[in-house]
Amino acid sequence: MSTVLEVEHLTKEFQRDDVATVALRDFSLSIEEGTLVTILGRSGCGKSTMLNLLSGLSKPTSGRVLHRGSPHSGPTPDIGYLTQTDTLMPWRSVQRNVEMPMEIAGTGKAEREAKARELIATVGLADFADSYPRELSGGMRRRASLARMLANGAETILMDEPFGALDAQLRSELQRELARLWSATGHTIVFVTHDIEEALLLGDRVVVLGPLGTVLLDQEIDLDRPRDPDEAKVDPRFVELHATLASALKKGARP
Ligand SMILES: Nc1ncnc2c1ncn2[C@@H]1O[C@H](COP(=O)(O)OP(=O)(O)OP(=O)(O)O)[C@@H](O)[C@H]1O
Repeated sequence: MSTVLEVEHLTKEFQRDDVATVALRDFSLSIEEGTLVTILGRSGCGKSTMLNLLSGLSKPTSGRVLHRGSPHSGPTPDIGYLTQTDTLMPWRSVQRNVEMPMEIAGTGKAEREAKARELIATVGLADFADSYPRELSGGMRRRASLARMLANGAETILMDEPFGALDAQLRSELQRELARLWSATGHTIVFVTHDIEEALLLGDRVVVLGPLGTVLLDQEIDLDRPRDPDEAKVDPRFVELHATLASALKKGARP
């Protein structure tokens, strides 16, 4: 298995009015091709900072990120990034928003219209393809953003708590859909969450982060797929892994 992203001794410091805030300190991680890695950590431990660095959007204070063996020189279309903030174009319908990455890539009209329709149906928005972002609920906008990110065709995908604001039912549907897409495409996914159950239902590896991005635990998840939330929760191995992750998170919270 080859390494897609190699993070070497990353430190990120933010400077504001002569005050320096360290968000990540000496953080290292390897992401192997085709894996679905969930990064689990409490609020403020540096997860978004880490994804910004992995995407190439932000530059480290020290250390480096290698993407397929070469140092990152900035954002690349090979890496899709679903950030926490909504970046849909308000003047474009859902259909035209999802077509946008394909337009930029020069994909023909008929092909991009069909592909966008398919992706919109995948995220359950088929009836809202002609709606504008302002006409959608927050959860629907998240789903449209997800479809647009998938339209990019990137083989490496970074996701920052993408389902956090959704109701439990929808969240569970999209988790299942994402796991299915991942199995079908062999993409590499780095998925950030603060929810232990979500980390376990999705990941084949969970990396638990503590303050300043300290790796508290790097755990392989040997649960069968597909993982149905109701069945998984009564599986003794799921319960055991849940306790292991919860204990690692708690350890990280101690001063
Ligand atoms: N632009 C910035 N300027 C100053 N400090 C920042 C900046 N971005 C992040 N930080 C600080 O860095 C630390 C890590 O923030 P980050 O957003 O990466 O955490 P997180 O784990 O993603 O949190 P959450 O789960 O709440 O999104 C926090 O202390 C935050 O206040």
